[in-house]
Amino acid sequence: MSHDLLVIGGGAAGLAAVRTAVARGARPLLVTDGPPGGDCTFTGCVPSKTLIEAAERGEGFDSAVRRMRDAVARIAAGEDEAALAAEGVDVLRGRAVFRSPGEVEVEGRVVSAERVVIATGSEPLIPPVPGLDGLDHLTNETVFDLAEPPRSLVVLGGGPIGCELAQAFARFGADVTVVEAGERLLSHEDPEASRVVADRFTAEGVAVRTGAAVARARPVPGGSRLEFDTGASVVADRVLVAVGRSPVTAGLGLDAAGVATDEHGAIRTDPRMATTSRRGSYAAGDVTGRPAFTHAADAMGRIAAANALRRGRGRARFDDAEVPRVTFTSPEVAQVGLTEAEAARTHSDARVAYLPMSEVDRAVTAGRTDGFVKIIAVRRTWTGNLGGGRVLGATIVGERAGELVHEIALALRIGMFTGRLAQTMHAYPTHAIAVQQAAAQFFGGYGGRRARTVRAPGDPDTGTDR
Ligand SMILES: Cc1cc2nc3c(=O)[nH]c(=O)nc-3n(C[C@H](O)[C@H](O)[C@H](O)COP(=O)(O)OP(=O)(O)OC[C@H]3O[C@@H](n4cnc5c(N)ncnc54)[C@H](O)[C@@H]3O)c2cc1C
Ligand SMILES: NC(=O)c1ccc[n+]([C@@H]2O[C@H](COP(=O)([O-])OP(=O)(O)OC[C@H]3O[C@@H](n4cnc5c(N)ncnc54)[C@H](O)[C@@H]3O)[C@@H](O)[C@H]2O)c1
Repeated sequence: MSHDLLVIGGGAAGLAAVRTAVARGARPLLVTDGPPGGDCTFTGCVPSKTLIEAAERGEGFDSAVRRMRDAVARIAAGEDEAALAAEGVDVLRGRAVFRSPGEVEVEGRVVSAERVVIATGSEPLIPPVPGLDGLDHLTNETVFDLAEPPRSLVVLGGGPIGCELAQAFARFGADVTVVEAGERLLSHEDPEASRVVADRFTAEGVAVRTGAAVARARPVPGGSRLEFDTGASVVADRVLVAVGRSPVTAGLGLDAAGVATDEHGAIRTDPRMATTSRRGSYAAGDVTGRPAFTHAADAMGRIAAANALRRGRGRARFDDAEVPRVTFTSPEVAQVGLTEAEAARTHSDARVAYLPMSEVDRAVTAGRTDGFVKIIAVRRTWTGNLGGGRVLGATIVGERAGELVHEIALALRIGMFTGRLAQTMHAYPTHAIAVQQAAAQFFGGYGGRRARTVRAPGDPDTGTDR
């Protein structure tokens, strides 16, 4: 049977691409060498969020693992080959290798493809630390297979994967140390967000070593030792490597396909998700080096398929700036649009409203007051700060921050003024009312706080917000 669209990779991006094709009346073929669902379902979001939630509730590891396997199985069943066949998607299991721009070989069988979406995802990056290869280290591909929590665990990397799993394993009783090369945990986030998470880690007994360069790794009886360039070292039963991701492009035959990659091996794409090198070839998801999140992969997959199937030039575009992100530590760290530091660089007259969770009644009643809301807004060219200024972004740290941030995502998308947020009645006492209270600071103040001009880290505090 001939197909209108060939999609390589059955993760979030590939699934979104084939489903979009079907919705448009096209016949897609999905080629994937792993089970449909990819990283998110089997070795990423689903198992990690199930473990995190179980650990937060104080469940034991055995019961958490049972719950995790059940969650993975239930979600996988909605996207497996049988489910996809029922939706009108043909699936071919096997590894795809391009032979020429219009030809892909899958386990000896050649498939012709005028229009292709490459969605081969990413894999864990293993840093070039001498001796690390000789350790039986864990990554996201193996950590969810553990039958019991290690007694002690060193997590290499204090990004989202490292922070989420460090806290979960500590709550399951492991003695956890996070080793981060940079100056702070969650280095992409607002520095105060990093401080709040580091303080909570310390309070929960998770050791945090920042600015730590591992010079060497060695096996020791019963575990592993990481030696720092300072001469200090840390020993643990297991080491979890979580220092970032590499796009999966090696062995795919991209040269034969005429598709170009950047210096990190990611496929170069324009905002329409077209590869910048080969007409008819699109890419989506982690393999593009764009924001590595399931919702972003899903959006990219939909856009790539829609544009690939259009006659002429497709118009749908992906905007990296609109991608919200949530790190599911407790407290959660949520971000959309610009951080204060980014706004200080690009819009020096922008203002920021800051509200600590200790002034939000629901956080007080819940007894969890660490965190804050920051909303950033900028004046309009002609109307200035009338209406409170246009929303540029927000950082929210706290319980349920990952839910609250979507109100700001919507505000950003439609170019909303902060006045609309402040005027929208929010039910009391919710966590979400924090957004309304913070937005009110753009109008002469609220609860004694006023929005102030944004500052880059290190800028003097002008003290205008109190
Ligand atoms: C521990 C962890 C937790 C995470 N938590 C979150 C979270 O909470 N929220 C969030 O939004 N994101 C999270 N992410 C990120 C998210 O999982 C990824 O961004 C997302 O899964 C990327 O989807 P993808 O389709 O691009 O790639 P993948 O899911 O990696 O899918 C790629 C697919 O391509 C197939 N493939 C590769 N090469 C070939 C080939 N040559 N031929 C055929 N098939 C091939 C593979 O088998 C795979 O199935 C997490 C990631 C990790 C590791
Ligand atoms: N909740 C979520 O949405 C979620 C959760 C997990 C992962 N993800 C996605 O997966 C991506 C990858 O996550 P990640 O945490 O692996 O990567 P990351 O790149 O976000 O963070 C890796 C951290 O490791 C540090 N590092 C690098 N080399 C090091 C070394 N040799 N020693 C010590 N530290 C070192 C970096 O400074 C950085 O802080 C994320 O950026 C995100 O897009 C999302």
